[in-house]
Amino acid sequence: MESICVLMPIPMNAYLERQLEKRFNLFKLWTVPQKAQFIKDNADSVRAVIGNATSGADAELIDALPKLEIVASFSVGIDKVDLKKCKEKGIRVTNTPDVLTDDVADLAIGLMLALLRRLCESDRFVRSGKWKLGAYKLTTKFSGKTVGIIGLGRIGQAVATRAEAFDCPISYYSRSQKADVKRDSPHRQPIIGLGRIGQAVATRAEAFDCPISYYSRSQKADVKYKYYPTVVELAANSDILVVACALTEETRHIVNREVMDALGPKGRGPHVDERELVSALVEGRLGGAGLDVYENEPEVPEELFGLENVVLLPHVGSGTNETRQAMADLVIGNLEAHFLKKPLLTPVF
Ligand SMILES: O=CC(=O)O
Repeated sequence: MESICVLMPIPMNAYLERQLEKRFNLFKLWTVPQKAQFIKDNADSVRAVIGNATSGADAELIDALPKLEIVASFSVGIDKVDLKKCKEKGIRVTNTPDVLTDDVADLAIGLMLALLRRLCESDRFVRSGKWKLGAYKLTTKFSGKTVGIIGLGRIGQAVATRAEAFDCPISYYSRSQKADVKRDSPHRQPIIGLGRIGQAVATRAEAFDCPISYYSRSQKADVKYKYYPTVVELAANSDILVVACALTEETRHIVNREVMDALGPKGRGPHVDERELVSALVEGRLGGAGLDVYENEPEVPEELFGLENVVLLPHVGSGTNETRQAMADLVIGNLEAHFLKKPLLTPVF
């Protein structure tokens, strides 16, 4: 396969690059000074493009590469790939679902805790020496808060399982109601020989799939999540709103002004419509926001920088060594399968 030309437009991951270079003729576009000319010169040889959450394959790139057979995205989101054009031209598309679900759900819980318990602000409080002048202010409890999830797919369900361990009632919105949604985590068992706090910690750790050493008999009955047929109703009945759906034309700005107002000043959650989010936060109509994804990355609205009720992460939901390696292996596996004419491992189509 060494002769097969694969185009990577931007740097993504060193391990992925090494593995691609071992198997294919990898073109690292960012290292080339004359990019447009390079694409022109190699238009008849590039057969695969590697995408990610930042860079995909738009109509212009697809049209410029007549021999393109597959776009393999190093991400679960494929909103940067012109899917319609790929379909028209018979170009295969793959992504990296499942392997990143745990990390993204872990981070969603991390954002909720960081926001409500003001972890980042508390850290700044200690570092700045302000603690010496007095105790830090009280924050907001997370356990037991109502969590509303937009999109109960793999990631949404993983967030739900974790939030359940914090005794948060879960509700969700999706295009259609799911039949019998049940928690699918391992049986939750009471802890023997640990005190109340130890039990609470163990329950939470269990929801992150961490093995717990002490447990016994009784088993929690399956729990059904409450379904709301609109995002506004979900928001109106939630303390925290989690956006866990794919970005599509249908879901762009799904969290709009009406939804933010329904969530209200006690509500905290990630967003989609950034301009509305900034106004809602600045005007105090929304209690806070924990963000990992932005409309125009890496640009982040600067009005957010001065707000303490906001936690800002640089799109790192799947950003652990373990998961990025698993994602890279999946990209390679998909490319190999395609060029060996075997079934794709994780096809979008
Ligand atoms: O945003 C990250 C991804 O789509 O994997």
